[in-house]
Amino acid sequence: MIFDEFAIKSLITPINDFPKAGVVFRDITPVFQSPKAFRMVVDSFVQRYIDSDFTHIGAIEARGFVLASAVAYALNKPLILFRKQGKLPAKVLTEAYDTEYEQSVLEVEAGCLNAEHKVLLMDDIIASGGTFLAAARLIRQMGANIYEVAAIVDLPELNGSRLLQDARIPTFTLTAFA
Ligand SMILES: O=P(O)(O)OC[C@H]1O[C@H](OP(=O)(O)OP(=O)(O)O)[C@H](O)[C@@H]1O
Ligand SMILES: Nc1ncnc2[nH]cnc12
Repeated sequence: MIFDEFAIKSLITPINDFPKAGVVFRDITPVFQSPKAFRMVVDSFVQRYIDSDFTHIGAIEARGFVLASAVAYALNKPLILFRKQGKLPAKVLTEAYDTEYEQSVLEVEAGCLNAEHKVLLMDDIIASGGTFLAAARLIRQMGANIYEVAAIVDLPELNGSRLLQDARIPTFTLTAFA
């Protein structure tokens, strides 16, 4: 399978001033709506990680769930959900964070990971990096390790991938909008 970056980028439409003025929203939804594109994206991650030794896949609500669950299924890995506040019934760990356009709070089940675990963390997009960094803090609170963070799209102008690099978190994306 060859990853057709141009085809995937053409599907990701820019929407100005959503969800608030000044934001150019890169809507990933058409990729999920196209079986061919979604398969190409999922297969690219599966190819990259087929022989990797991480123990878990972490999925970030909501768009990250779609991607990470398909990859976890294909690679037969346990899937850990990082959810917005108030959704998980278990005892949770909590981290507040800022994204490009809002403030939010991420939670994960307390004790679901430990120092023997290595997590591939997945989401659809890296913008300011606030979301991935919050999930990384939750993983580290449990003493677990981060194998890599992975997304379909990087928006390098928003500096998130740079902040992740500065935090020594390996980062991989299939494409970028400069
Ligand atoms: O790098 P950042 O600036 O943190 O932004 C990236 C995050 O923003 C979006 O989530 P959002 O919570 O807006 O929406 P979703 O629940 O639809 O995924 C996106 O899915 C990432 O999780
Ligand atoms: N510009 C953007 N497009 C899509 N998702 C985002 N999440 C944060 N910033 C975003």
